[in-house]
Amino acid sequence: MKSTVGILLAGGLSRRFGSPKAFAELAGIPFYEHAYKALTNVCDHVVIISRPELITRFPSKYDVITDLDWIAGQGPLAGIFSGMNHMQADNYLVLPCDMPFVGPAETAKLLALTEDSSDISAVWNTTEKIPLFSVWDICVQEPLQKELETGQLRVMKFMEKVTTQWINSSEIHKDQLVFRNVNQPDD
Ligand SMILES: Nc1nc2c(ncn2[C@@H]2O[C@H](COP(=O)(O)OP(=O)(O)OP(=O)(O)O)[C@@H](O)[C@H]2O)c(=O)[nH]1
Repeated sequence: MKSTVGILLAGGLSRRFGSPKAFAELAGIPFYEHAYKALTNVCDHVVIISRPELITRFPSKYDVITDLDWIAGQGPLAGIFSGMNHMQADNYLVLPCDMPFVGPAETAKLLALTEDSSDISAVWNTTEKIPLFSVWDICVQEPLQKELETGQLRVMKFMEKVTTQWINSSEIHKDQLVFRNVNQPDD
């Protein structure tokens, strides 16, 4: 049985949203808690990767870290690599804090659909690719480090360089609204 660590991305600046998205609420529950719940059922451990000024806002029961110094604040790839570096696992289930409608059933489905032969398995729907709701095999840690060392920070560009499996979102949930990404307060 493979070990899976959940990487909860919560280190963005939330410029478009106007306040840290991790602590925005849906049905009275902070976004990060929705994401944590979606990950914790299917992962052996979950790590939250956030910003230095935010980490004290998370309850102490959570494992909260910041990006590694040399890539701090450099985007989601930096957060994913920092999470991989924090804890060894066979693969990593990545979920951003701004997809609060994704629940445990969806993360379980994504893991079940992940092919062993792929380096990254991510979700797409008819209008867009959703690279951050994805499973990353430990084998990408080294190429990802090299990528970050060159200053290449774009997630999609990295995904094109490795073997990426694209899973149709309708195989995970029929309602596309589940995959909504909250960027603005009125999203
Ligand atoms: N750990 C970490 N996470 C990040 C970083 N940048 C973005 N994220 C996370 O990646 C996900 C997608 O981020 P975006 O929506 O593209 O960026 P954002 O900073 O949250 O929002 P904007 O400032 O409006 O672009 C969110 O869960 C962010 O919290 C970073 O530098 N480090």
